[in-house]
Amino acid sequence: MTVLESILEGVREDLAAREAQLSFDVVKERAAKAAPPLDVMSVLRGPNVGVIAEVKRRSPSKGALAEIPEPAELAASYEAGGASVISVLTEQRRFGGSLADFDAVRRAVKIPLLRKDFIVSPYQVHEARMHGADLVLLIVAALEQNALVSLLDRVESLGMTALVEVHTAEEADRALEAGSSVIGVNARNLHTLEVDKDVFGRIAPGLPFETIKIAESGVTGPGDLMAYAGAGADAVLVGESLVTSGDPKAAVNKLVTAGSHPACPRPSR
Ligand SMILES: O=C(O)c1ccccc1NCC(=O)[C@H](O)[C@H](O)COP(=O)(O)O
Repeated sequence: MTVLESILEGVREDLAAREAQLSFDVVKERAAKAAPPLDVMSVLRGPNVGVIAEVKRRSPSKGALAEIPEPAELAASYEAGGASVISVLTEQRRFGGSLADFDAVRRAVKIPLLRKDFIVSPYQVHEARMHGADLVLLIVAALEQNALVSLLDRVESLGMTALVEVHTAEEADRALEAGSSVIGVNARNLHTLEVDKDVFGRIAPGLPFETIKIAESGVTGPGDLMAYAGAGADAVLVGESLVTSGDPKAAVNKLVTAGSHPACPRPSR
């Protein structure tokens, strides 16, 4: 079993437990009553290379990263440092996240929030909306094409934006065929868990110029942001280096400053 398959097995078990507690009909009703989603596209189409800052406690590749007793405080630091979007990992077993973390962050910040999880069912999409998500991650490698298309439609029908994650050129083709307008290229190989920052530069130039391109994983500082920007990134998604920095506001701000520096290559849309 691959790492992804084992993560998905746990996700499906946890999902079944939540479905048994709260019916899909109730989740849909509550999602419909949530405050409307924020306009993520205009944030991501900004003039600078944006920073999506992640609340990440642990990971399959690195184990424990940071305790994060107060995710709301961490998120407020990210916002104060100039992050464009905050990503909250809600997967519990391998990443130590939760929807309670998501709620705490939602209450603490005004900028858009990404529900970062392994989405396999429409229930999770409505659940994300019910908790105030603006953006939802869909991982191509985790979904058959029909499921990808229907989950993407579901995300958009609720007014949210889908960040569609790919690892290969073939997956990028599937993301485009499904109609994705925001594509994240993840440098972390889901089989080996190794990070190859050159993957973004191999895939992003082949995407349509109007597609929003997010470089995910492996950003350790401004140099990595600049390199990803040079290969066409509109934004970078950063977890580990921020949660282990000791000063998340300053760490985000260094990246944001680099992303708005005159020497930083700009998105060409
Ligand atoms: O981080 C992992 O080990 C991991 C393993 C398997 C699937 C996904 C994984 N990470 C999710 C992410 O995409 C990252 O949290 C995100 O891109 C931030 O990466 P980093 O800045 O390198 O923490």
